[in-house]
Amino acid sequence: MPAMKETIVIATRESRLALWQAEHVKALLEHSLHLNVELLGMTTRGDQILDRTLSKVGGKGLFVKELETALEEGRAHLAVHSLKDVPMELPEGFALAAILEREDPRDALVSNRYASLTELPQGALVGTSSLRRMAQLKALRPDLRIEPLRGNLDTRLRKLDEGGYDAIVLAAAGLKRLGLADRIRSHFSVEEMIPCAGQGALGIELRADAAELNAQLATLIDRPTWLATQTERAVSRSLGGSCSMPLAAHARWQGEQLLVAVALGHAESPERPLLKTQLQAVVRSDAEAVALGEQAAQALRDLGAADYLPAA
Ligand SMILES: NCc1[nH]cc(CCC(=O)O)c1CC(=O)O
Repeated sequence: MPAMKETIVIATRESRLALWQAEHVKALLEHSLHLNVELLGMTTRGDQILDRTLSKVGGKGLFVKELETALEEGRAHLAVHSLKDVPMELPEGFALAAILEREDPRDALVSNRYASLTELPQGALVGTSSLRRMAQLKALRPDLRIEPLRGNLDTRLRKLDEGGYDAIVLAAAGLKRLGLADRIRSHFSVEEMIPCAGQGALGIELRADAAELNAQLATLIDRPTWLATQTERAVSRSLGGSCSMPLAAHARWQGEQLLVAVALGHAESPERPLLKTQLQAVVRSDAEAVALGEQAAQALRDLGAADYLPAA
């Protein structure tokens, strides 16, 4: 008789997107690694606080902390996250075991009236709570009025449909995962609206001491996505790494070179010009990926980033 296989428990938030992502990883672990997998749904502080801009209430870490507590207490073995919601420095004792192949990293315009950014009339009202999207929208179209928009994807779409906004901006990946791609009226190119670090990628977190599971999950790593997101996350980490910053960092492959595009807006003074630049280098290792990210952060500092960053 074969020994009873241990069941691997995945802790997940209970939004439709989080559940889709957890189910996706569950299926992958069942099919590729032949594991038994169950989901443990949890409500996080980030899900409860819907009335304030996230950056004002402690940042994206709010979405992952409760899941990490479940890992710590042994109630779950893995947590699945949108990589962009994972803080740049994981707390002591946790690790990212795998990063999966990236979905579409772009931002998307959703509107019931207008097909693209250029079609939006003068002074149109656009909904987003992301400081990164606000800063880049303001740079593209200084006339737009930008209003906060929070909540999970369905809530944001409902607020648009109720007539609260002329258009909203969301990550294409989330819409596609939920079968809502038909709501996308146009995609921003990654040059005009640089995505945030990790956008479109899924990360699987575990306890750093779970060596066997870590080794199994390592086989699922998508190497091109892993290296690109190492670069992106190094930019963010190097500049202080919090989501209270309007920081964009996106790396994409051009042959064996990674091209990293970065932008930084001023959180308090949106009229200050967006700092924006790009760099590229051959990247073959984690160390080279991180070095490229740090160079991109330095390039932003050379453009005056210190003035834009919150005082230490
Ligand atoms: N901040 C919330 C969040 N976290 C991940 C996604 C979308 C999926 C992804 O980028 O992987 C979204 C929604 C959005 O930004 O529109």
